[in-house]
Amino acid sequence: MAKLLNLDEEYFTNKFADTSYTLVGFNYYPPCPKPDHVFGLRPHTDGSAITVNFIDADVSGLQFEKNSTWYNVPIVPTALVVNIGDVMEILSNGFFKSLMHRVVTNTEKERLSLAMFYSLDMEMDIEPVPDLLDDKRPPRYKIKNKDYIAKQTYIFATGKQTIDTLKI
Ligand SMILES: O=C(O)CCC(=O)C(=O)O
Ligand SMILES: [Fe+2]
Repeated sequence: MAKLLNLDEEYFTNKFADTSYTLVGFNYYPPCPKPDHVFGLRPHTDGSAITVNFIDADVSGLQFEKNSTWYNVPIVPTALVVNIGDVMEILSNGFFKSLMHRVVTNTEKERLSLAMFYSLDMEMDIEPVPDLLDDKRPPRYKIKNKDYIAKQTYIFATGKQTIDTLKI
């Protein structure tokens, strides 16, 4: 990803090196009699730089959005699903887009997933990489990581997208 932005190959691995913040979430989705009315997880983007998902081997449910259409993420045994989150969108000043995704429920079967959210040190500012900015490409977002995480929890509950509230 750093190479795609013409940055040093190690740029992100160095930035996330010693003090990065990683959150692990286990998701359990019980069977639901009304999948047309109830999401397992409503549409959202992740508050991470990248998320690594280990999805259920038997029950699908994860979907992502592209051009206003929802697509199923296929189950590929033992494969990890990696998606971009808001922090990478901010660092790249919008070059990479965080992925809108959701989980739908199943009438018959329960489903499990494990998500690892990789992000920056809590005390760091989340702001675009300076080398990516110039007069034509001004910074589009800025916030301290711990303020972002606090904000995200609150905003998720309101149904809005956190990244939309950070735009300069
Ligand atoms: O259950 C899944 O497959 C995805 C979970 C997810 O999107 C999340 O925990 O943010
Ligand atoms: Fe997610």
